[in-house]
Amino acid sequence: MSKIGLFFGTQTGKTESIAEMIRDEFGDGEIELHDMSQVSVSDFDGYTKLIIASPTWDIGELQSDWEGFFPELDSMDFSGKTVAYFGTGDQLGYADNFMDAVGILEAKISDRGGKTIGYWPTDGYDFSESKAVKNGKFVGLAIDEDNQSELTDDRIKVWVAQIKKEFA
Ligand SMILES: Cc1cc2nc3c(=O)[nH]c(=O)nc-3n(C[C@H](O)[C@H](O)[C@H](O)COP(=O)(O)O)c2cc1C
Repeated sequence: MSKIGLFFGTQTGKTESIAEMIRDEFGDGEIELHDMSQVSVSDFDGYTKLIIASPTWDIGELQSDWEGFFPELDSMDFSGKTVAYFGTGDQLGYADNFMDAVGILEAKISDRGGKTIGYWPTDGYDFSESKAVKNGKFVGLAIDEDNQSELTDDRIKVWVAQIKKEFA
């Protein structure tokens, strides 16, 4: 099977830990991790399957490495690529902006031709608004290490099984 490029940004390490858990759950060395603090456009070449990940910072904003990279996305072509998303956020502390960064990235990348997979139900979360919700679902996996870390393992297991099927 072709490799999957997982591109994550992180400020305090939580999204990086989740990225490692997802890679390990996926198994078989299929997922290659890329930290956005060290990524250039050409690192995306050669992947037809991507996982894109960002925490939300500063009330509804992208993580800073993604923020810096964001203008590059306008010159990139994601057609023919299948893309899953996940993010980490704090649904109680930032209930009006939970997971916004994932919504911002998904909107841009699907606009540039990427096919989104890995939609995730909003059941079991408690928030008011999120740019990551489209047609009643999150556009990717929502992880909340600040309030619901006890649910993280199960969420990862279920989501990874789902995207394995959807990538295939
Ligand atoms: C100043 C500050 C602003 C934040 N803003 C948001 C936000 O708007 N939406 C959200 O869902 N989470 C927000 N968070 C929570 C972080 O996204 C969350 O802790 C995340 O897991 C951090 O991931 P990282 O360790 O990979 O950087 C914020 C946290 C802080 C401290």
